[in-house]
Amino acid sequence: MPELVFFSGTMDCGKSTLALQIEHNRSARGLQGMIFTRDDRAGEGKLSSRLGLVTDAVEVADDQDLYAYLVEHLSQGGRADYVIADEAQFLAPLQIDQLARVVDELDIDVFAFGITTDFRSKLFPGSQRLVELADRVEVLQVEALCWCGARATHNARTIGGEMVVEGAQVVVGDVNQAENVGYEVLCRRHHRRRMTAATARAGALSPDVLPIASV
Ligand SMILES: Nc1ncnc2c1ncn2[C@@H]1O[C@H](COP(=O)(O)OP(=O)(O)O)[C@@H](O)[C@H]1O
Ligand SMILES: Cc1cn([C@H]2C[C@H](O)[C@@H](COP(=O)(O)O)O2)c(=O)[nH]c1=O
Repeated sequence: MPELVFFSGTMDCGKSTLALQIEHNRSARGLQGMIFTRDDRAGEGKLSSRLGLVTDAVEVADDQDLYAYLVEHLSQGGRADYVIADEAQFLAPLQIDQLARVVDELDIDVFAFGITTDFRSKLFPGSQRLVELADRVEVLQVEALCWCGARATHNARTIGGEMVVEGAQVVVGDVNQAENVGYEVLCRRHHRRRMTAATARAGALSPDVLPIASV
């Protein structure tokens, strides 16, 4: 039975790597996939992983109908044995409905990959719709870690290492970007306390918290 599967997690937990592995294993067996993405850091029409692998993909536009695109592709003699949608948090809810329709009416598996919540720990509309519609939501096995060693469950946006809680929902970027706008994955406790690795380090070094030697 074909399925709509949502592989979700924080940033930097291996979602795109898994998407590329699924693509590799299936194409190695002669299957042909349709790969969608949107706003990948590597540029337009790319699905890339931090491990260095990259593949071409269809860049999804704002009001593109993904079901109609697949139907058109198939009716022109193209093949699509499965669909991969990376950066699925950036898709519109309607486009997630179209992916569900691909599963139900075209009998094609759809594997969607994306972060669930934004830097304010609010659901992306596309991810919300995926949680509502997916046959399965899978959490990735490899844990991304907070600086404290706990499992990272939240995404923080940082400027110069300082966490910010206001701004546009979508700002394409990467982890380990200390100087400019960047991202850092944190456990809930440290996300709530707005404590990034840099602020924790600064706190530890602050004279206020150093033991005072008695004279
Ligand atoms: N130099 C490295 N050596 C080994 N693994 C790495 C290296 N750089 C990144 N990774 C792995 O790649 C993961 C990020 O993969 P990626 O697919 O880009 O994540 P996502 O799509 O979830 O943001 C990291 O969690 C880590 O496990
Ligand atoms: C938290 C958060 C992230 N983004 C952007 C930053 C990246 O371009 C992608 C996530 O990509 P990854 O492959 O999962 O690392 O999303 C954003 O626009 N807004 C946010 O709040």
